[in-house]
Amino acid sequence: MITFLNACRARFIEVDQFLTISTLADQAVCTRAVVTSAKSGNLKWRKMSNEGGNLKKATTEPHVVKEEVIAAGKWVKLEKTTYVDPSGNTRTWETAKRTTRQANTKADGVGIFALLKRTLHKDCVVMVKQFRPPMGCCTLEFPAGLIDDNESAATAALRELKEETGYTGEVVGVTPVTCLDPGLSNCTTQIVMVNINGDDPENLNPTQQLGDGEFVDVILLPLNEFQNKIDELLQKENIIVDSKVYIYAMGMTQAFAKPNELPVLKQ
Ligand SMILES: Nc1nc(=O)[nH]c2c1ncn2[C@H]1C[C@H](O)[C@@H](COP(=O)(O)OP(=O)(O)O)O1
Repeated sequence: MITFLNACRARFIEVDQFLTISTLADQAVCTRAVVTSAKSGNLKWRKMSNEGGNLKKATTEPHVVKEEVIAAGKWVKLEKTTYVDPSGNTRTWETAKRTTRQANTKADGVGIFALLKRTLHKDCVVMVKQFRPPMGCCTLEFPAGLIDDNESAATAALRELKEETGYTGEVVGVTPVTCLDPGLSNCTTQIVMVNINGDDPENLNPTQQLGDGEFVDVILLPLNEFQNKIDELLQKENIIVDSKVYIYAMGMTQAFAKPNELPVLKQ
């Protein structure tokens, strides 16, 4: 097995759905094994480490030891995170964090999947386009924003939707806390699903309530052509689409077209 693994230069490979093996540089090192009980469908984890080529149970759960602030601004800070890896080695990581995280809220922010339903119109996903300074260009995103102190994800979503798009909606679902860019930052979001009754008088002339420095364009994209319409926009304009948005669009296409095949994308 180890000889076979030595031939594999991949850092992470899966063997027979039983073993997950990583190789480091030239030396194959079994870092952990995943044992699946096909009958029960239960997933059991066994931490393994190799010492002298033999698999042994690792003694350490990976964990953070220390977090030191290297630099801090009003909104963002940079920390040096000291942690112990699964094989027991102490390492460091450069971590970006928001300074605004509330102790009593589950996620930093919300993203809003808002579906506008109107008589005699196609159902449309409500999207926003805005200049994002870190990107140096405009992005196409779901409406989004930070969760205020003592605010639920659902309340934050309805507030942000109203502010950024002018629409009033009804929450139909909230996702678990999800991470956004875990190799860089601890930022988390919950996606909130919102239905908007576009025939309701309060939604006939939606008026944004933007704060100072906020400039947001609202873009309505028909749900049944979501990916195509995004692709058209990307071709026309110098914008970057949020990965959550694009993967959702690809999922929609795949679900409707060929559920068992990955979508082939034009470059
Ligand atoms: N990283 C940030 N740098 C800033 O200079 N200002 C920032 C950052 N993140 C948020 N903000 C400011 C901008 C707004 O005035 C408030 C609230 O932002 P919110 O609308 O909730 O979230 P976004 O839509 O993601 O900006 O915070």
